[in-house]
Amino acid sequence: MTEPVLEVRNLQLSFGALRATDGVSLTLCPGEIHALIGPNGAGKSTLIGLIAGTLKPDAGQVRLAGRDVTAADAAVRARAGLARSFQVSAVAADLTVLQNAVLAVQGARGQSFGFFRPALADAALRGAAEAHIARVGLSDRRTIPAGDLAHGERRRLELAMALALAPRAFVLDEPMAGMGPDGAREMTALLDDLRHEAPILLVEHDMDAVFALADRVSVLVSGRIIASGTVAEIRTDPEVRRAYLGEEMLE
Ligand SMILES: Nc1ncnc2c1ncn2[C@@H]1O[C@H](COP(=O)(O)OP(=O)(O)OP(=O)(O)O)[C@@H](O)[C@H]1O
Repeated sequence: MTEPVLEVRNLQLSFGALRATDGVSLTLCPGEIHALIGPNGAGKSTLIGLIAGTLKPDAGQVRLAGRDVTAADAAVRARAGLARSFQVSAVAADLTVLQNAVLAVQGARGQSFGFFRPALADAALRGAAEAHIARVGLSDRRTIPAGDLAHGERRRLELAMALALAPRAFVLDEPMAGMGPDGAREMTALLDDLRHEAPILLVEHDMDAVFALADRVSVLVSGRIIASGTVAEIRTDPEVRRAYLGEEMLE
């Protein structure tokens, strides 16, 4: 079997008496989209925080590219290639799309944010930034201040900035949230392309997107994964039907 890029083993975290993450294990393998679904309060955000390093587990392990990163903070995990969007956005509204992308490339290379003009003039930085912008379909918006972008365009800029990290794994928190049908279709197509850059752990409530994209789906309920399998397996799993998915979603 292919070596997982991201692996969590028996993660546990309690808030007081509440077991928000109750022995979760999962893997993310090269090229795949692994969707994590579950009702409100199931523990999806908590699990993402544990994976990204903003929360520390009571027990268990997080491994990235074969390395145990459980003790590493979020910045170290990001530098190791864990690209997390979209809850905390680093987009600067006053700067253009290209300037934001240049800063992301510069930051990923460990260079100072302080010298913006020379950075924009640096052909290598600018070339890399332009390539990331093109990858997400924003080339014709490169001179627009990020604050003037439509919601879906901003999400795509965030992905372009994540690409600057040369990510090993994407962890995406509800990329379809707030999108209309056209935006969701565009984002679905983009994620289907980006999986070849790095595999995607996708937390998403939009079942059309999940069923279109996911190679595997894991269902989280009350901090535990109650089922994990292909879309077809999950759609027909009686426990999943009972615990989460309405019958109408599965027809
Ligand atoms: N810092 C905290 N302190 C106490 N309880 C918390 C904390 N963070 C989350 N919880 C609780 O842990 C449980 C899991 O919450 P979490 O936000 O991870 O769920 P979720 O699946 O992301 O929900 P949603 O889909 O609504 O975002 C909930 O019962 C929540 O109230």
